[in-house]
Amino acid sequence: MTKDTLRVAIAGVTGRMGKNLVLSVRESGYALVGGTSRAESPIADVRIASDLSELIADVDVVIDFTHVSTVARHAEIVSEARVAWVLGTTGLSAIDQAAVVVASERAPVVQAANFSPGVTLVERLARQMGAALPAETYDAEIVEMHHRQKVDAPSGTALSIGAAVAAGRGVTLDAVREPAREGHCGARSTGGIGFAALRGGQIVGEHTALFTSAREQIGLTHRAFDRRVFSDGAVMAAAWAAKQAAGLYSMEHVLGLI
Ligand SMILES: NC(=O)C1=CN([C@@H]2O[C@H](COP(=O)(O)OP(=O)(O)OC[C@H]3O[C@@H](n4cnc5c(N)ncnc54)[C@H](OP(=O)(O)O)[C@@H]3O)[C@@H](O)[C@H]2O)C=CC1
Ligand SMILES: O=C(O)C1=N[C@H](C(=O)O)C[C@H](O)C1
Repeated sequence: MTKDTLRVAIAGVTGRMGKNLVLSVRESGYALVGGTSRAESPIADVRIASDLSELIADVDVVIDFTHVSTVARHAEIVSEARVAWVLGTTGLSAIDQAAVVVASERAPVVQAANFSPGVTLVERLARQMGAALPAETYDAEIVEMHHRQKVDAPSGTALSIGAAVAAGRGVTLDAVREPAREGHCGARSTGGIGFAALRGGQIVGEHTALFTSAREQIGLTHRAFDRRVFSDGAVMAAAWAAKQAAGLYSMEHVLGLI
């Protein structure tokens, strides 16, 4: 696939990520065929479609940063057309996630809660720290901070980091996730993994995994300063995905880490 031939659609092109994706796709030299929006909000020189099905015949890859309500429909469209799908939307239900898995049987799908190379590395380190720091001694908590408009909590990245810590400890996150704390909620469990979500202003995205014992604390922090770190990562994933067979892939595959 050469730069001239990779044809890209952006689902959610009017959003915070969508606008950054337009810049990343254009800077990379790939062809931006169009994007989806519920409104007719014009973006300079971008063809707007109200449904992804209107663009799918003309593209090699869909980059999708929208809203959970679109996931099942987009899964059907990319699967039917066997077109590569780079999915960054977070807050998916188990049913949405099952639709993604079904789509990946017919189309290459790269799914990541965070397309920055730095967070991909943080997830690997979190897995190693989970394995190295005994759950009986080190309480794991993930703290995340985002802009005031974010609609899902904890962030997809926080959940991925939590899942990585759990994997390092040989358990699933579902088995050890601490319930949200409010009121007279009781003491934390030993081995539990807790989450705290802060919202305010225009924070792009900050995540810290904290491992705290009675004697010390170790923190692993990532701060995103600019959404281009996500959109450039997603465009890299798009170029990679368009060359793959059907399957469900992560940013670790794209970066050649697995
Ligand atoms: N994986 C990653 O690296 C990252 C993931 N994200 C995730 O990407 C998603 C989008 O984030 P962001 O760009 O900040 O969000 P915005 O709210 O700024 O944009 C959402 C986009 O989705 C479209 N959309 C379609 N259907 C809906 C709907 N029912 N409700 C709301 N919007 C809809 C909107 O278009 P319109 O209103 O014109 O129809 C808009 O273009 C989120 O899930 C976020 O968590 C964000 C950053 C990085
Ligand atoms: O909504 C956002 O902004 C972000 N969402 C992703 C998430 O939920 O982890 C990634 C990033 O932190 C920004």
